[in-house]
Amino acid sequence: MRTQNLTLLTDLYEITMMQGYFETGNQDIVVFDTFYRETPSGGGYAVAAGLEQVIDYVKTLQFTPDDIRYLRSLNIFQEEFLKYLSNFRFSGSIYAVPEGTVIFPREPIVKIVAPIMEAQLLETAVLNIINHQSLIATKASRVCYAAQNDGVMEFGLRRAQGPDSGIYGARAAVIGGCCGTSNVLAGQLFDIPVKGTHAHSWIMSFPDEYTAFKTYAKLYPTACILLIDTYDTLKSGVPNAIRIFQEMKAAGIELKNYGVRLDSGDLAYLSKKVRRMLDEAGFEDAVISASNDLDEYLIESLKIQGAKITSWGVGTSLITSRDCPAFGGVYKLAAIQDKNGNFIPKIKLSENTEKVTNPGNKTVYRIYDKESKKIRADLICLEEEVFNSEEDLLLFDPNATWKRTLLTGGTYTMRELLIPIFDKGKCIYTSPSVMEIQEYCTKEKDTLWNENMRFVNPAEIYVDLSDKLYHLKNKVFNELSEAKYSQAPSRV
Ligand SMILES: Nc1ncnc2c1ncn2[C@@H]1O[C@H](COP(=O)(O)OP(=O)(O)OP(=O)(O)O)[C@@H](O)[C@H]1O
Ligand SMILES: O=P(O)(O)OC[C@H]1O[C@H](OP(=O)(O)OP(=O)(O)O)[C@H](O)[C@@H]1O
Ligand SMILES: O=C(O)c1cccnc1
Repeated sequence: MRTQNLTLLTDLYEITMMQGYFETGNQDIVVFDTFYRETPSGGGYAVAAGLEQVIDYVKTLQFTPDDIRYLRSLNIFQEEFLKYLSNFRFSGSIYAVPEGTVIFPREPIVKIVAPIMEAQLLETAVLNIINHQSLIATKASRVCYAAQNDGVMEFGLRRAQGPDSGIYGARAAVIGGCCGTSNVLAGQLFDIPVKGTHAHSWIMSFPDEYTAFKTYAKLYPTACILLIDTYDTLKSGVPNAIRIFQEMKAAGIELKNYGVRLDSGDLAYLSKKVRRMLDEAGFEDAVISASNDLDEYLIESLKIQGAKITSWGVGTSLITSRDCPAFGGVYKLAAIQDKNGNFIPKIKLSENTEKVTNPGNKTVYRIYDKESKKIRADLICLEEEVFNSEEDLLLFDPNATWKRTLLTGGTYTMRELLIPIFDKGKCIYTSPSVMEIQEYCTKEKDTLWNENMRFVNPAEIYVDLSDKLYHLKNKVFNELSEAKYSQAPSRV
C-alpha cells in the first residue's frame, strides 16, 4: 500500500488552535470521540470503514521542512511553535471499532486519548477518512442487500469525485460486500478482485456485432460476458451471443463464467426474454448481468419484477452515494484529565437534545441475544464499568427513560466494540486484508434482523447509556446549564 504524508491535510483552525495550546502551555490529556448522528439514506445501520487509512495517516504524521516553510509563509505561526511542529509525533492512544463492524448513531467509533495539541490536529483527517469510507461501505452494503446473494461489481471510477474517492471508494465498496471492482489501481493497492466486461465501443469498432463477440470470446474464453444491447438486444445481441457460445462449445471450450450484459432498456422485461432464449439454446448457466444507473432501490424493484439478472454492475450511485452524499461523523471533546489522572467529563450543550454530547472517557458494548446471536442493543458506558452477563441488565432509552427492557442474566452476551489501535504513540494493531474485512462484515450483518436492513422505516437498534453514564450526563448538563443561566444577562 502506498503511503503519503498527509500531515497538512487538515483545517487551518486545527493548527491555529494547536498554537494557542502551545502558547498557553496547555498539555492536558484529552478524550475525543468520533461518532455519527444520522444513518445515511434513512437506513437502520452503517458499516465502519477507513481505519487502515487512519492508521497509515497517524503513523506518517510528520511536518517536513517543506511543510514548516509553508506554514511559516502564512505569517501566523511563531518560530517556537514551528520548532515544536518540526519534532511532532503522535504520542497518544487510539481505540476504534474494527472495519466492517455495523455501527449505529451516537456511539464512539474512534476514540483518541492524547495531549490536546495532538488530538486536535487529528480531527479533520480522521473525519475525512472515516466519513468517506463508511459512507461508501454503507451504500455498498445496501446495494448488496438488495441484490440478495448475487454478485455486485463496483463500476464507478469514471464518475467518482476524483481519483481518491474512486480508489478508497472501491476499497469501501468491497468491505460493504461488492465482489469486485473495475478499478485496477484499487485492485493493486488493496489486493481486491478486479472484474469487468467490455464497452459499446468494442462492438462499434468492428464491422459487425458477431465479429466483435467472436474476437472477444477468443481472447477471453474464461471470462466471456458479452454486451448485447449495442444494436438490438433481442434481435441481434442475444442471437449473436448464442451463436458464439455454440461455437465455443463445439470447439471443446469449457463454458464457465460466461454470459451477457444488459445496459439499457427495460431490464426486467429484457432479462426474462434473454433468459428464455439462452435456456432454450441450452445455456442455462449463462450469467445475465445488468448495469445502467442502478442503485439499491432499482435492484430491489427489479427483483420484485422477477428480473432474471444474477450479476450487477453498479457505478455512479454507489461510488458517489448519490442519494446521500455525506456521512455526518463528528469529533467531539468528551473529557480532560486532571492532575490526579481522573477524566473530568465535558459536554457540548445544544438546544437540540440529540446534539448534546455524551461526556466522559467511555467505551461501547454490543449486547447480543444469546440464542439467536442477533443484536439486542448497544450500550455506551464509562470505560471503567464492568458488566456481568450472568446478571440482569436494565436498558432504558436515555431520551425517554420510562421505555425500559430488562435483560435476564444468562440470556445475553456482551462484546466490547472499541479495541486498542495505538498505545502511547505505538501502533499495536494489524489491519486485516480487505477480503478478511469483507468476510467479517458479512458476519456482522448476520447479527442484524431483516427489520433493521429494510430501506423504508427500518427498525432501530437502540443505543443506550449505562445508568452511571446517564446520571453523569445529567449532572454535567445541569451544572453547565445552571452556570450558563447564572452568567446570562437577566431579562427585563
Ligand atoms: N424494469 C425496470 N424497472 C425500473 N427501472 C428500470 C427498469 N429497467 C430499467 N430501469 C432503469 O431505468 C433507468 C432509465 O432507463 P432507460 O431505458 O430510460 O434509459 P436507457 O436504457 O439508459 O436508454 P439509453 O441507454 O439507450 O439511453 C435506468 O436507471 C435503468 O436502470
Ligand atoms: O451505474 P452506472 O453509473 O450506470 O455505471 C456503469 C455504467 O458505466 C458504463 O457506461 P457509461 O455510463 O460510461 O455510458 P452509458 O451511460 O452511455 O452506458 C457502463 O456501460 C454502465 O452503464
Ligand atoms: O467492465 C465493465 O463492464 C464496466 C466497467 C466500468 C463501467 N462500466 C462497465
